[in-house]
Amino acid sequence: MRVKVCGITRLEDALLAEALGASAVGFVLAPSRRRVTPEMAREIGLALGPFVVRVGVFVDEPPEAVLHAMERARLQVAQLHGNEPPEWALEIRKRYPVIKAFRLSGPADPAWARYPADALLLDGKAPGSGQAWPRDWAQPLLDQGVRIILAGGLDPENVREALALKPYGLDVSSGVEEAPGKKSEARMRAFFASL
Ligand SMILES: O=C(O)c1ccccc1NCC(=O)[C@H](O)[C@H](O)COP(=O)(O)O
Repeated sequence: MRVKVCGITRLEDALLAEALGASAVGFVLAPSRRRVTPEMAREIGLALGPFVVRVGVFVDEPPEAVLHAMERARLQVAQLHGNEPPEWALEIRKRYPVIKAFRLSGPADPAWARYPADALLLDGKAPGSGQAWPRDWAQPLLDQGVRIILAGGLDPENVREALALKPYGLDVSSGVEEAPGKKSEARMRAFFASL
């Protein structure tokens, strides 16, 4: 299963994610307890091998700002985690693949499948808070064959329930942390062992 470990702020956590088989690591470049500068993301990303995708997480930043930060940080995929209009995603997609995140407060809207993105990430209402949601809320999008990344409250104890839905990928942050922005080696190992 493809897994993105998000909210990386420390080199050792990125290297552990890579060693455990993560497909991607995420850097939050938006107001957050896990916020990093483009320079920090760049330095950590440069230490990783070529098979780990570096994702930048943005909230309501206009395309020019996203593109500028992506270049400074040498990131490879942009994750849009706010209320970005489709036109912004189209602009960013001229240069980088886009993951569009939607925050669920009920079942997913089937119309989201038309958003111009390379994959859709379904999250809880408060990103990075460990808030889970009923996984069957993803069904209206899973039924359409769209690439769906499940996020929100995943942890070593509940990850198998998410896996059963056969998503394109999983995204985990606080469920493998000892404190915001600091991953727990034990919980990271337990998470990947549960896949
Ligand atoms: O993680 C944050 O602090 C954050 C802040 C603002 C926008 C997005 C953020 N995180 C994005 C992610 O992809 C998280 O991994 C996702 O929300 C899941 O988090 P969690 O429920 O803690 O696993």
